[in-house]
Parts: sequence; structure tokens; C-alpha cells
Amino acid sequence: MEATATLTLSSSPAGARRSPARPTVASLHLRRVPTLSFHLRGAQGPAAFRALSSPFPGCRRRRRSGMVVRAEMFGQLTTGLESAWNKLRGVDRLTKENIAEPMRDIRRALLEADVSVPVARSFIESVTEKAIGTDVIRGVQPEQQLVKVVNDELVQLMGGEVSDLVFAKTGPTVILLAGLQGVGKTTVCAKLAFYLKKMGKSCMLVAADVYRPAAIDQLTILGKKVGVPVYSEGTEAKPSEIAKNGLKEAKSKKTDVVIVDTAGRLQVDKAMMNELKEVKKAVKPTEILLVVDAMTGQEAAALVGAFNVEIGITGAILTKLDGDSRGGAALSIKEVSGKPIKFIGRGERVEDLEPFYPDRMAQRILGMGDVLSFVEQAQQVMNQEDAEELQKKIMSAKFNFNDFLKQTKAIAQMGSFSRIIGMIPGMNKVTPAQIREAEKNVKFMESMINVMTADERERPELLAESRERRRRVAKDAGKTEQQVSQLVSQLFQMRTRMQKMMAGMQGKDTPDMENLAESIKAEEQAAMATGKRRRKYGNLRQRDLDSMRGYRR
Ligand SMILES: Nc1nc2c(ncn2[C@@H]2O[C@H](COP(=O)(O)OP(=O)(O)OP(=O)(O)O)[C@@H](O)[C@H]2O)c(=O)[nH]1
Repeated sequence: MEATATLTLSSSPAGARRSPARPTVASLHLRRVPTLSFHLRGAQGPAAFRALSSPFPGCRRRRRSGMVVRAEMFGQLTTGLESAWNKLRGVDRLTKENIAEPMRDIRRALLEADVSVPVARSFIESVTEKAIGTDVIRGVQPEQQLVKVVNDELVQLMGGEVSDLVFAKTGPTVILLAGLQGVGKTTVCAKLAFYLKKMGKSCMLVAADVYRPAAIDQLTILGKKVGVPVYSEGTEAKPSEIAKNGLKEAKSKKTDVVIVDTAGRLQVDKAMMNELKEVKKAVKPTEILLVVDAMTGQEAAALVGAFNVEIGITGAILTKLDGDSRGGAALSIKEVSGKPIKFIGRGERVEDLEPFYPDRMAQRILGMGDVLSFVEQAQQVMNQEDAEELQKKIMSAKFNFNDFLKQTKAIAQMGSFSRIIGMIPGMNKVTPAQIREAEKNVKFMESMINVMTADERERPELLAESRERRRRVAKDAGKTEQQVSQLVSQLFQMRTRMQKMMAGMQGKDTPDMENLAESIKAEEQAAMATGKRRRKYGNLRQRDLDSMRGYRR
């Protein structure tokens, strides 16, 4: 192997995960970015790959000398739970005996997800009790019944109901943010302000982190970005004084919400707690939210408990969930600390903050996707008319290249494929490599669509019928004629798939989500035609030609 530092890690990946207080190279990197690349060389390469990749189910070995690890949210837990369901195939009812082994799998999956032992134990006890007690329901498989019990218990474990922000009845609502260094407090200030502005609330940020001068600059920049004023007094004043004066200013400006950013420490210490207590006394916050890093697993849950005992908090904000493949923090916080998770951060952008919905999260863990969050995000970037227009086109099979561009732009605004893909049922099995490939392909396709005429974008069959047109597009886009033919062919395939999905949604058929996942793969495959038709239509597939005919009829 090339890097000696990486070699140290490969000898003890489990230890690297469990002791974030002394982070190894791997945990440090994982905290920063969800994707890790290692270069493995020499005779030890395959063994090192196995050691490094074991905690990451989404990990793939690339070529002969490299591997890429990408953290997929809850990927590990989802895979672990699947093996439990599989063991119940063929049984006709759930009994104490036949669920013993699946329960062991679930327990193992929870512990691997970094859920603490007592939490995992009580979860298993509760699931076992409920699963054995369930009556056989006609038409429902025993494993589906167990999935339902696990789903309900996961929702309970994560707090049951969504826990909304509380607003002050009179005067500004003060939200005090606390947390260790680097967990994302300053970023959360801007994300919260952005979120509250969308709710129609006016906000002010208060820079009470006086120990890291860059924190004030960072908050000022972020404040500008989200269009919210930032109150600061530099690094000389006391945090409690700054917070008090900031609140006074917010009152005079009739601001609805004041968000106070405080200093982080490497670890919990007395000075930090005392400072927070002083700020709390000075501004009497409506909400005191502890920001914790999802990647620290059960330690995050313990931290929420410790802060609650010391200063009394109202909830937690779990950040960096986009880089956490295990999910231990999300599962343990409520149970361990008694305090709810109010928001989750799933990226570095100001838009990447969402309320925490235990039921949606449970569905994601079980690999059922999170269609509601997906739809909500889609609604934010696509106006109602656009969405209705798109739906009409999909239903009447008139989806054209303009719609394709509109849709890919909306997806780009919602975040990359990798962020939204897990929200779609069945798509959690798509590998990170396929996602990256799909992202590349979208750009590739856009370059061809951009050189089409308005008519061609509107009526893709013009391109299907005319080799001349395809040649011209290829030339203008700097691509080959075959690549243009593939694009046209793919559009017709999309129409067919969309029609199938619409039929499924209307109850005519079950949408085949596995096929949808497969379709990502299909984007990279060439559409080849044979015989006579090939002479006329180049590389278009027979079934695309048929679907095109359907459209023209
Ligand atoms: N991937 C990802 N990165 C995040 C998220 N939230 C914050 N970050 C990144 O984490 C790093 C630290 O964030 P900050 O907001 O500076 O953290 P802080 O807690 O204010 O840090 P201190 O002021 O040093 O205590 C930055 O690079 C952020 O962009 C998230 O949800 N996902």
C-alpha cells in the first residue's frame, strides 16, 4: 500500500469507528467528506481492501488498484435488516422459535449501526414481544408483518411524532445553538435562518463565538448569503453580553427569531458549560438546540444527554447525515437523552436542513424510500403549473427534450442524484458508481439537447426520423451520430417507463421499482437496432419505434 497512514487504519477499521476522540486518518476523512479513496498497491492490496471495505457495504473496488468508499445513509442497517426478513421466507406464522435468528440479525445490525447495547436490547425485546403476539393476517406474509412491527418500533425509538420548533408568544424567539467544535453550528445558523425565512419569519444571527475569529467572518458571509443581518461585537466582548445586546437590537427591529451561534470546544468542559449557562441566563432562549455530528454515532446521543443534564436543552440538530452510513445517532438520541431530534442536516448547502420525521426515517432505514420528502423537495423547486404540465405530458406520453431539461434542472436544484436517490423506493440498491455514472450522463445528454432546434426538442420524433438531423446535432455537440441516436432512443424509453409508473400509481399495475433502478444502468447502455429499421432509423430500438408510433397515433 502506498500511504503508511492508511495502512494503520486497515489493520483496525472497527477501532477507528469506535474511538472518535482519537480519530484515525479514516475517521477524520469521513467527517469531512462522504467519499474516500484509497490507493492499494502490491501483494497486500486485496487483503487491505477486504479489511478497509468491511464496514462499508456500498464500497466497490475500482480497477485493480483502487477503491472508493461512499457512505450511504443507513445503507448498512438496511442491508442488515434485509437478511433478517430473508430468514422468514416460507414460514406461515411468527413464533418465538422462528424469529430468534432474525432477531439476532436485527440486533447485530443495530449494534453495527452504532446503537448502544441497552437501546438495542430493549428494541429487540419490544419487537419480539409484539411480533409473537400479532395475529396472522390473510394475504400478509409473516416477514411483512415483522417489517411492520420493526417499522412501528423504529418510529417510536426515534421519538414518534415530529417535534416542531417552539416560538415565543411575545417578542423575538431566541434559539441558542450549542455543540462541540466543527459539528456544523455556524452552518446550521444559516440553514435555520434560510428555513425560517421560507416560513415567513424575519431572522437575525448573533455571533457569540468569540474564540475563533474566523467564525464571525463565516457567519457574516453566510448571513449575507441567506439575506439575514448578523449582529457581532468582535472577539473582545463577553458572549453573554453580545447575546443580550443582539436580542435588544432584534427587539427594536421587531425581528421574529434570533439565532445565537456559540463557541465549540474539542470536548465538553466546565468553561464551555458555564459560558452557555451565562448566555442562557442573559437571553432566556425559547429553544436551546445541541448540534451533533451524526458520524459520531452513539457518542452523539450521550452528548445530548450530558448537555441536557448540565444546561437543559430542548432538542438536537443532527448534522452530516449525508456522510453517515450507520445511523446510530439518529436511532439513539431520543432514547438515550429523552430529547427529540428537531432537524437533520444532509449537506453543506443552506438548503440542506429538514425537520426530522421519525416515520419517514424509519421507512428509509427499511429501504422503503422517503417519497414524501422527495415530493416536498420537488415541490420547492418546481412550481405547481410546471408540475401539473409535466404530469399531463407524462400521462399522454408527450414528454419531450424540453421537459427532460426542465426535469434535470429541477433535480440539480434539489441536490445531486446521490442525495435524492435514497428517497425513492427501491433505489437504495443503486450503487454509488451507478449514481456517479448517471450524473455524468445527464451532463453529456444536456450538451446534445442544447444544440437541438426548438422544433426538435418539442418533437423528438423529428430526430428519430431524420438521419440528417441526428448528424447535424452530433456535429454541433461534438458527439457521434450513434450517441445522438442513443439519446433519442432513451427519451422514448423514458416515455414508456413513465407511462408504466403512472399506470402503477393509478392502481392499474404495480410500479416496478427494481426496473426503475435498472434504468439508471440503462442510461449507459447503447440502444442498438437491427435489420431494415436500422437503415432507416439508425440505432433506434424496435420498442422505441413502437412507442413513438403510439405517440403519433
Ligand atoms: N457533509 C456535510 N457537511 C456539513 C454539514 N454541516 C456542516 N458541514 C461542514 O462541516 C464543517 C464545519 O462546519 P461549521 O459550521 O464551521 O462547524 P462549527 O460547529 O461552527 O465549528 P466551530 O465554530 O469550530 O465550533 C464545514 O466544512 C461545513 O461545511 C452537513 O450536514 N453535511
